[in-house]
Amino acid sequence: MDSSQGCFSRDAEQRHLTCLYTLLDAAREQTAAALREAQRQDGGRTHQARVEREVTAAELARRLARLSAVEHGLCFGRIDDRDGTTLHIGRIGLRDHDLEPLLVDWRAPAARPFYTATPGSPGPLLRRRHLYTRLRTLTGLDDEVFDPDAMADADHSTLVGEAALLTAVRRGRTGRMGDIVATIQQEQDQVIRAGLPGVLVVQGGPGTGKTVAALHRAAYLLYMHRDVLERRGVLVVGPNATFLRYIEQVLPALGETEVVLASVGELYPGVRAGAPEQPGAEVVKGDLRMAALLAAAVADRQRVPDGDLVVGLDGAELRLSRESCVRARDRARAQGRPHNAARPGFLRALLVELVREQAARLGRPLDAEEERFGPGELWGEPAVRAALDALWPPLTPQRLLGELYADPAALRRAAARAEFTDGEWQLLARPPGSPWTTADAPLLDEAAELLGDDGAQERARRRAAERERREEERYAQGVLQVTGLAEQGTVDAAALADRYRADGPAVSTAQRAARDREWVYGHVIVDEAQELSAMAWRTVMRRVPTRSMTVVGDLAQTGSAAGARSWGEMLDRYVGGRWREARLLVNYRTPASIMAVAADVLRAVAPDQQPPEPVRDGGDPPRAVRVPEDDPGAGLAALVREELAAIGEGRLGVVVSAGCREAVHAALPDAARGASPEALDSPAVVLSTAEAKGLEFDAVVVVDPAGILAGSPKGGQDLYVALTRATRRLTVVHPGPLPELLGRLVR
Ligand SMILES: Nc1ncnc2c1ncn2[C@@H]1O[C@H](COP(=O)(O)OP(=O)(O)OP(=O)(O)O)[C@@H](O)[C@H]1O
Repeated sequence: MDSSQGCFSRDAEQRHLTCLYTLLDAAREQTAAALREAQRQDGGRTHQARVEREVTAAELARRLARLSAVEHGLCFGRIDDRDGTTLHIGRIGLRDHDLEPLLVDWRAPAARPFYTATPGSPGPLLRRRHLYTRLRTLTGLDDEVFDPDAMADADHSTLVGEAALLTAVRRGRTGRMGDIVATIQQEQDQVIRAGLPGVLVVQGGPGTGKTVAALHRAAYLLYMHRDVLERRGVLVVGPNATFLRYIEQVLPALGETEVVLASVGELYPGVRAGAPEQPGAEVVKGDLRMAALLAAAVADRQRVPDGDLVVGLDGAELRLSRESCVRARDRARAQGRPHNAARPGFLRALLVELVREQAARLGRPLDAEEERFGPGELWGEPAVRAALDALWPPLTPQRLLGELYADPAALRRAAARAEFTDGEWQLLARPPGSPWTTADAPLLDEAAELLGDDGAQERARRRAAERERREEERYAQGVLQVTGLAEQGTVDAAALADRYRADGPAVSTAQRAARDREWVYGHVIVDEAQELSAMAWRTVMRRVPTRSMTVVGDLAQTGSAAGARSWGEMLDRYVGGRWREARLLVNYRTPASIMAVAADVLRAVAPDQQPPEPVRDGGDPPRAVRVPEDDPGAGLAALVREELAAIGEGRLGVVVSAGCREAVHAALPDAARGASPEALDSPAVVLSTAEAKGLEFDAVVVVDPAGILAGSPKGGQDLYVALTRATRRLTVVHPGPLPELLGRLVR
């Protein structure tokens, strides 16, 4: 309904909008000027002063980024109370020169009725208005007038701002998720504004807005609890890099820049794990028994010689009894410290013994000098070092795990202590130097806990950073000389070096957090959480000892055999049943006709799970197209062209079984491939069911449903995921007969 009634006519709304943009421009100009000033100062010569200047500049840059991100749709709504109060709702809050609020941030408590009023339960509202804008111009209004007298026979729809919602959900897709601040629904609002402490599980079917609500929750929590969360940051864990790319623009659009997005494969800093996994290995690697296996593998690296320890030195022989070695090892283990942290104690004990032994062999007592300096001197001998390192080597997680996978005998010993069967541990074996898979990342993290640090790694990192910094300053000094700027003295080499650094010093919370394995986040959001293995949960839980978490997922979509069958199975171990669950029941993505097909599949494979209720009627009837069994790519290029023409500017996804992937790539040489995040920019992309998880497309072509069903123990769930990616059109291409559970499709 387009209205021009009320104290704010269309013209008046446009004037208000213009006024808000003027305030926004002024705020941007002020911030930009302050930033220029901060960058102009060289920050002084001390490191401390330079860091302070960087921090100020980074904060101003973030503020400027926030102000830039709200340009589109700055103000999108207005609420009128029965007491005559009027508030405009927008992406940020703005006040005029008398500090009167002219725009209320969507996250502020005052904005809440905009998201909760329904015709049957309007609360204090007389009217809710949605404002549509293009650039800075008002293009339309949509009013819902709540009549308290008519409440008894009011429409009991639970949708909030139905017309605006339907306009939003029918929009063509761009390959990137957008924000929904203008049309958040009541059940989503409850999730977004739930309190910070504790674990909130958000369970909902495909397209119910779990991801988008979780991201709005991150923005809301940062707004309401900025003091805690700005320092500690928020971590969002997603299923893969493509998905993270798909959602990365939502938070900047919400004005938030202090969030770390990471897939499980990126949770161990410094490693980007994502290589293909050996079939079956994912389940073994995700099993909690892996913690015991790794502990056993570490203990196995703390050795004693079979007989006496003998080291040749300067033509002579140093000798230490096996008993002394056993005593030193047991004492070092008894400290209960991680392997690398306990190593110096072990080494020192052996070195002292070796010095004593040496003196005894010479038939004289140790003097004080020898007692004090002897161990250090011996440690300087390469032969001694090599002998002791072999007993208790310094280990990195990468070395421990890589060497373990490549050593079947060591694997067998460790696996036996953790009660794995031969069939299980043999799935872990692989050649040295193999790339890391996603399921390895939690194991590297576990290994890092067991190994700890003897301080040497941190010292080495600091030395490397200092070397790099000196190198940059030398280079900058050269540049200053060549350009003649050195004489003008407007900028010094240290300041110039800072500007050269590709990613700048790690001054933001997000940057520091992402680089630090032991960083403790203020809140963690796990999306597609049903896919996480028990070992991945251990890693995630380490990042958030306060257990302030939002866990978002759908048990009906679990594709990983190592994933969750119930939330309690994964969470009770950490919070002892103290997690609360919110359910999202409405599907905003998939039209009813497509959802009916997907619901048939769900009924067949997981009858205990409920499909969500689609908010959109109709849609083009989904169809099935048969192709020859021996040529699954036949006619696919023409079909994809036809579908692309039907959706215009939108995006198309081809979701394919593993068996047909090659044939589909050959048939569609121009389509992007799902494994790369850039693929989302392409009009058409070919994906596996795992890669398609969490994404959506205007048109979806599912190739080889029978192959998807048979492709894994969770094939039914995978097919359900594939069918529910479409926002407008669905075509199922089947080589051979159509599986019975898809009988509803038009052939
Ligand atoms: N209140 C809303 N207003 C407008 N669009 C919405 C709303 N809620 C959800 N959507 C849209 O519906 C689509 C599905 O949302 P989202 O991807 O968050 O669902 P999901 O529950 O995570 O789905 P899946 O389980 O399939 O990954 C997105 O395009 C999202 O923008």
